[in-house]
Amino acid sequence: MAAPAPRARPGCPGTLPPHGPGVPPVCLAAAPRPSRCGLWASVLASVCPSVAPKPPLLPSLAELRYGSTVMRLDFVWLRDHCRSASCYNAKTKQRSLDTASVDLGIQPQAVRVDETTLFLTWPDGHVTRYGLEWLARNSYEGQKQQVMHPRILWNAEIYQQAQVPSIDCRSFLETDEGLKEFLQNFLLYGIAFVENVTPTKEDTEILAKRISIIRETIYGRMWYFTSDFSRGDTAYTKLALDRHTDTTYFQEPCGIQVFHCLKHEGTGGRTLLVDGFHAAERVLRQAPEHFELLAKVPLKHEYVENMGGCHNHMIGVGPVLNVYPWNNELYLIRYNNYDRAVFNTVPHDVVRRWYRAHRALTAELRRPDNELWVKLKPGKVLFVDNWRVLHGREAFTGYRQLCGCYLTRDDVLNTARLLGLQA
Ligand SMILES: C[N+](C)(C)CCCC[C@H](N)C(=O)O
Ligand SMILES: O=C(O)CCC(=O)C(=O)O
Ligand SMILES: [Fe+2]
Repeated sequence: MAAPAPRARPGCPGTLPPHGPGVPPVCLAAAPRPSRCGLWASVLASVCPSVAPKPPLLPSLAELRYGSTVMRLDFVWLRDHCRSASCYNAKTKQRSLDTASVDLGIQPQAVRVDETTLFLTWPDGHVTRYGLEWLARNSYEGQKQQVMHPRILWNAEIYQQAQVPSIDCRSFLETDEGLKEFLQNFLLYGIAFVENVTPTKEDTEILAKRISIIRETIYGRMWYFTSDFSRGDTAYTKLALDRHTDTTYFQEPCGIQVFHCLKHEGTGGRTLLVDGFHAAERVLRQAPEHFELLAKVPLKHEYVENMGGCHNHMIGVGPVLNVYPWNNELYLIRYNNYDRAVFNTVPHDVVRRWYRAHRALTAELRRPDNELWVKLKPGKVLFVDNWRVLHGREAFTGYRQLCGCYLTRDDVLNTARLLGLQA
């Protein structure tokens, strides 16, 4: 996944003199025109010789350096990203240009660059100006250097040392500052607490609605459970549950899980939390081939329930580790050994390698120093990023009542962005 090394292009036609500090030339690069393999022709050439590109005919991109970023900007991409009033609505950030009407062989008639801006004049006379800073941030090369979601990966010690405060319920409900602080903690660590909440299902629902839309599932909207075996799942028992993420058997696992323990008269029942991304990053550092396999091999998870009036059959497909391909950044871990279905998505020679990789990840997830144990108490509500942090529980005795819900992830992130956070 390494970036093509920026190469100097001596004598490149159309090269302009350097502009300002750190803004050397733009040039029309003599790269192959789109072929059957499109933009990937030159990449594919090394693996599929039958589609090796013909020698370059006409330049199809501009090469631009801004600061330390060398960008290769395809002309169709540049035309498509014209931010002029006739092509783009800056208010709604919606495109008005019809991309399908852009000639795929388009080239600018004139190119000019000053210290801050690139100007292109297209064959029909339309002029597009691009802020160089905007290009550096929005180009592929720029994106590769950024993370989408800033996070602090943790083990038990890192989390405890950080002394992340719980947010008071009133401040969470009544002030933007309280809500923002809560969301910032949640985005950075994948878990966050609200305290001094009235221990009822109704009050828990009010908290949930403050940051998102409740995701109704087969378990209901607000769920509420004791160890009464009312459903097919082991959650409805007193047994210990090993670390896992929930709803792995949905095509899109639930984004956030809210837990509120309303009552517990008995022993045990502590909650286990493990940062799945921290564990996965350690696998990446120790054995990148394991990480890659876990990110590539799709798996099925399944939930079959036939109990009382509940009849459900859910299947979700996806790899254990989900990463953005351009920067390898993790965004979702799907890990539930209880609900993992028959493994039949890869041939036998990959199967053993996958088990080794899965074992390496499991070993990391099970390291005692990665385990954060908390006892949920009435009044303290826990929000867990179910795309990142695994949860489990210790076996317990006595009467224990838990309520909570799932939240739609897009809407949590929406709230965070509206408060000015990067999410
Ligand atoms: C939270 N609530 C009790 C409603 C559901 C529990 C679902 C548990 C299931 N094994 C899973 O991991 O998805
Ligand atoms: O009982 C608990 O503390 C958690 C059970 C569980 O994993 C769940 O409800 O998703
Ligand atoms: Fe769970």
